[in-house]
Amino acid sequence: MSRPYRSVLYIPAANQRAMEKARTLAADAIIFDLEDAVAPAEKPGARDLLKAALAQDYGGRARIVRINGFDTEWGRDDAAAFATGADAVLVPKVSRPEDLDAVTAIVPDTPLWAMMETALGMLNAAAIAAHPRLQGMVMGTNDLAKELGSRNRPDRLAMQAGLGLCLLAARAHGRVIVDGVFNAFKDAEGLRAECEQGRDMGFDGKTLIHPAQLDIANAAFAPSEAEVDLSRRQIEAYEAAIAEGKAVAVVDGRIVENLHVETARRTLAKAQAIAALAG
Ligand SMILES: CC(C)(COP(=O)(O)OP(=O)(O)OC[C@H]1O[C@@H](n2cnc3c(N)ncnc32)[C@H](O)[C@@H]1OP(=O)(O)O)[C@@H](O)C(=O)NCCC(=O)NCCSC(=O)C[C@H](O)C(=O)O
Ligand SMILES: [Mg+2]
Repeated sequence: MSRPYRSVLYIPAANQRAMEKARTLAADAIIFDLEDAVAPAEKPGARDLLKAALAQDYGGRARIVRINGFDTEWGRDDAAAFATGADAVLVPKVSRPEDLDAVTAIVPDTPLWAMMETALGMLNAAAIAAHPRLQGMVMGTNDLAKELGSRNRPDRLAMQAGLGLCLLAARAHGRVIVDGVFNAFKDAEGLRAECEQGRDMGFDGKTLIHPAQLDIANAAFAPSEAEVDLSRRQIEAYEAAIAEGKAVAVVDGRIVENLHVETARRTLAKAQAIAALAG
């Protein structure tokens, strides 16, 4: 991963004040939303506001534009308006790779991201992840729950199959993947628990809906000091073992082999990327 995506904040593109505010918020990435967070009457105006916002400096934050679907009256115009000027275009409700082909025809150069939020999208996750223009995937757990008719539980039982399929697909094809939103934006403990669940599953970060959620996601998806320290010690111990002609080291009572060293190096690289973003 060349840049961190611990916290990916949605901002309605009709909300000029929030877009301005985001230039100083501690988000690794921003999704400027033209889709569900913008009322139909506001869609054309939101496009203009977003154009002006993207001319501003967002520092190191990745700027992702979520367009409307091509089955709506706004989708194609959104794609044409943001074919350049953003770091990525996020396509809603991607159910098959052909949904991305349609956008590619209008957005030939900017990387694409896919909202993974339909039942068919879950079943086609591998083919979607393999699309050559795809850079990242975003779980849309609200729409998925709506399609499944499932109930929300703290352990996200109903989401597990879809989350797992999309993670497998993203990792198999080297794509970024971020978890869905936690709707109860005043419930810090609930958010922390869900961030930790997503992190432990392997997600790169979490999509968020309110600035109050940023610190929790940033902390949950960053390597802790203990993890950084352990990674350094694992690398040192493994290099010492190799120098002695051994292939296995032991650190804190656990074996360290070449694969663990790869993970340790990735942890250090992630910590460095986060530090670079902050500095
Ligand atoms: C949820 C909200 C409607 C709450 O808004 P509000 O009541 O105005 O919040 P606050 O008064 O607490 O706001 C405090 C200040 O923070 C700014 N703010 C609020 N939200 C954001 C934001 N997202 N980004 C940047 N800044 C934000 C306010 O402007 C206040 O600033 P100030 O005036 O200076 O004090 C609101 O948070 C909101 O609209 N959130 C985003 C909702 C959204 O984007 N929804 C769509 C994405 S989720 C989705 O679609 C999921 C997916 O597709 C799926 O299927 O799961
Ligand atoms: Mg959705």
